[in-house]
Amino acid sequence: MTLHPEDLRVRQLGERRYDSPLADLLSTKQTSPHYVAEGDRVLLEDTVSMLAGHGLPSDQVPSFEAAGPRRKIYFDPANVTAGVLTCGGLCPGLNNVIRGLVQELAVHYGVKRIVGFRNGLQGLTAQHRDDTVELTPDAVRDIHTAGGTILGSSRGGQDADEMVDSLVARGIDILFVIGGDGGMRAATFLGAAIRRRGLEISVIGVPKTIDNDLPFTDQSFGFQSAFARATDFISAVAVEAAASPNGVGIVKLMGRHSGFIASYAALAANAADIVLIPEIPFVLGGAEGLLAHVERHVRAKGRVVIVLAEGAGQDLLEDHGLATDASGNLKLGNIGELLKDSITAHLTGAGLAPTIRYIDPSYAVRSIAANAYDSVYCLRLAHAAVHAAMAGCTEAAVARWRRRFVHVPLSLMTSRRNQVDPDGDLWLSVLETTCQPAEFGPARQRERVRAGFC
Ligand SMILES: Nc1ncnc2c1ncn2[C@@H]1O[C@H](COP(=O)(O)OP(=O)(O)O)[C@@H](O)[C@H]1O
Ligand SMILES: O=P(O)(O)OC[C@H]1O[C@](O)(COP(=O)(O)O)[C@@H](O)[C@@H]1O
Ligand SMILES: [Mg+2]
Repeated sequence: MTLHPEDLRVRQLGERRYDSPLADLLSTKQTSPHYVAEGDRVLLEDTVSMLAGHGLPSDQVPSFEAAGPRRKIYFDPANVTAGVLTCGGLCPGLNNVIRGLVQELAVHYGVKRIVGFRNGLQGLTAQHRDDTVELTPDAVRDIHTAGGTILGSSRGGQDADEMVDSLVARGIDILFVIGGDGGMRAATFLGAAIRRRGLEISVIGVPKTIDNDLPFTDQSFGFQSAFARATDFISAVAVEAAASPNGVGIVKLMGRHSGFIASYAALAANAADIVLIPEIPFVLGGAEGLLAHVERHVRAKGRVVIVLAEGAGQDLLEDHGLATDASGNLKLGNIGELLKDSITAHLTGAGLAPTIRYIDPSYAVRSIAANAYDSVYCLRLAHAAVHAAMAGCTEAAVARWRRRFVHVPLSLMTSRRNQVDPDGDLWLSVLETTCQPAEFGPARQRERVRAGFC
């Protein structure tokens, strides 16, 4: 995937004519290992060979606009009305982001009117646009200690023009969309509809998802909290499997198309013998298949622990890929149940009747409050989002990229899916830790499309 400078350029609503209330804080700021000055840029790539591969002068290689406060801003804070919504699946840290946005807008920029739209994009329909939550620093003071979102969320599509009508009707100048890939796509269409109508409304995305499937962000907020919680279930199942004859522990974790939660939780628990993720197809039967490996493992060690991303092995299920949810996301078949049944039948047939311990924590990994790391991350993303919006950036998301905070055009945020790279160092760590074979079944020619920036 080749990216050109225009792909990385963030749209600006207009000239920045107002002094920022934060200007004093910025007077001595310059780029350092710990700060990227206004106007400086953050490199897309970070190895010598990748940079050299462009054959371009260093100031022309692909780079992101740095996030952070600007000395001059586009919006007059006294006249700004901001809107906030959360959409898609729950994710630890949603309330932290809401709180961070409100505090930064109100306390530092002096914005007086902040409107919370309820239940995701549904809140922007004509029917629901007046049923809003008034967001003040007092109203959000304690919300970050709880999981979920005080604004509610939803799946399912709405008409972009109807949503723009709602923004106009409510006098919204800035809309913060806290969402996953679907939410970023919706924000992209919303931004485009606003542009077509010549309106000066900034749309800023704050990327969230426990699946970590969004590109151009080191990790999405909530992911760390979710995989930390998932780790507990792996540890539990490992204890159970170890204490049972021919113990088979299986944990099925969320991860529709990306196996990051399964991979990271397996590494954190350091107790898994096999990790199965959507990115790496596997076969059940045959000498190189999963079942034969499970049998060998149980014979050698007396037990086996399998961590499974819910989206793994979907091709093994009948009718896979046929149904979608209201947002157009694939509805998954239950690979956990298939594995449980196949392993039971196979081991019983091999004279190793197993004791199966199967846990599907499902929503339990995402409905929790953010951990300390994610809490900091959410707050800093919220600050970056407010600075971007007040400066007049639009159709952009804020993200952390190679440890720096940057602005990513929404179109880029939705241009691809972040997945575990079978040739990357994360998966190598999983293989080193589990000692499982690189593939179950005949080696296949993997698409190299996934190798890239994430
Ligand atoms: N291509 C799209 N165009 C417009 N809206 C979309 C699109 N994809 C998703 N959405 C909307 O974005 C919202 C969030 O999407 P969803 O996939 O449910 O969650 P997430 O944002 O967590 O990925 C939903 O209301 C959905 O209808
Ligand atoms: O919330 P639902 O509709 O049950 O969907 C569950 C899905 O949501 C997720 O938790 C997160 O998905 P999103 O990032 O798209 O919201 C997935 O891991 C899981 O497959
Ligand atoms: Mg999604």
